[in-house]
Amino acid sequence: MASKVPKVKFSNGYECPILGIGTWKSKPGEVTQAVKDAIDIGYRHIDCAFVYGNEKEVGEAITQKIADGTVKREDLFITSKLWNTFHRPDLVRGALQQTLKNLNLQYLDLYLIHWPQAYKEDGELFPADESGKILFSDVDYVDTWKAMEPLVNEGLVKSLGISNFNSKQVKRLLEHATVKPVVNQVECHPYLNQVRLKQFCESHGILLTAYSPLGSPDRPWAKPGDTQLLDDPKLKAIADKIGKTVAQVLIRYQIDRGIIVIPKSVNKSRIASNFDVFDFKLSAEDLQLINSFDCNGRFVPMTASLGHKYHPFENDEF
Ligand SMILES: NC(=O)C1=CN([C@@H]2O[C@H](COP(=O)(O)OP(=O)(O)OC[C@H]3O[C@@H](n4cnc5c(N)ncnc54)[C@H](OP(=O)(O)O)[C@@H]3O)[C@@H](O)[C@H]2O)C=CC1
Ligand SMILES: CC(=O)C(C)=O
Repeated sequence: MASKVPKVKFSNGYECPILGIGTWKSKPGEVTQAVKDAIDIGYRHIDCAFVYGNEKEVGEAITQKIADGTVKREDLFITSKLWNTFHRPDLVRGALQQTLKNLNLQYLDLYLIHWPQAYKEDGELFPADESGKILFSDVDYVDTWKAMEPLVNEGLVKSLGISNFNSKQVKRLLEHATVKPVVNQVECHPYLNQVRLKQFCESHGILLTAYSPLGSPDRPWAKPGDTQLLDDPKLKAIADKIGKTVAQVLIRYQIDRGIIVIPKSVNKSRIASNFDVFDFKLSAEDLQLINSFDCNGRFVPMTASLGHKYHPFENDEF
């Protein structure tokens, strides 16, 4: 079934729907229905990750919507991510194979290194010492990438990408990569608009995907009283002026900048309203105004990895 979502083209020629659905924090008991609803509504791009612990249930939705004839596999764009405990080159293939098995797929459209920093490879997804401090591994993400490259030729993944890489890490990876990354998936919204990283990545043929585009209000470490992007009165004023919701403005903000965007929801009416963004565009003035809200405001700072030599947000400007 055709979908009205526009696609962007990667540097390797593959195309990707500019709007997808996120699945972090979508509970196993609710994500199957959410993904089926999303596909019925018209979503064709699903963002997954091994560490989200729900790939099997996402896979059930995909399998059911292919079986009932709503979509074919080739209509869908499925992303997943290599978790930090599988960076060691000899672990990469097995990690992908587990993800493919979970999702009940023969191939992924896009496989990302989830974070540049590796964790100790001992089976726990968040290996920690007695005091709760995460145990790091010093595997170099370039070596991880080199182990991912053959997966493309073998037809197990169509494209490779990265996530949470800063500009210096992108540059260093490009110096060694034979298969070029097509995407850098990073946190992106008006409080962290990533203007410089976007310009840098695009100059190297890499598109951005915006994660936490609504400010991730259900992030596990949110505290009462924390700033809520969705409640920002300046965004509300823009949304009211054009007769849209703040969430729709936040999603359109990315689409109008050519950034792929993956809002998460498990609620059918919100999944539908987040998709209802193709009958308007933000004006140049509104885009400029929203750009001015940037305050280096990060909702996903990955503090558990602070001190890791490859932590992307500690030492480099962008
Ligand atoms: N690569 C990486 O390291 C990361 C990747 N991601 C990816 O990006 C996706 C999106 O980011 P995420 O952090 O989940 O946060 P989002 O910014 O997408 O926000 C999700 C939250 O917003 C709520 N919501 C969704 N739609 C609306 C709406 N229209 N009005 C009001 N509230 C709404 C959801 O609730 P409800 O479900 O009840 O509707 C949920 O609480 C993730 O799910 C994941 O796939 C995210 C973080 C890191
Ligand atoms: C949500 C996610 O992908 C994280 C925190 O790595």
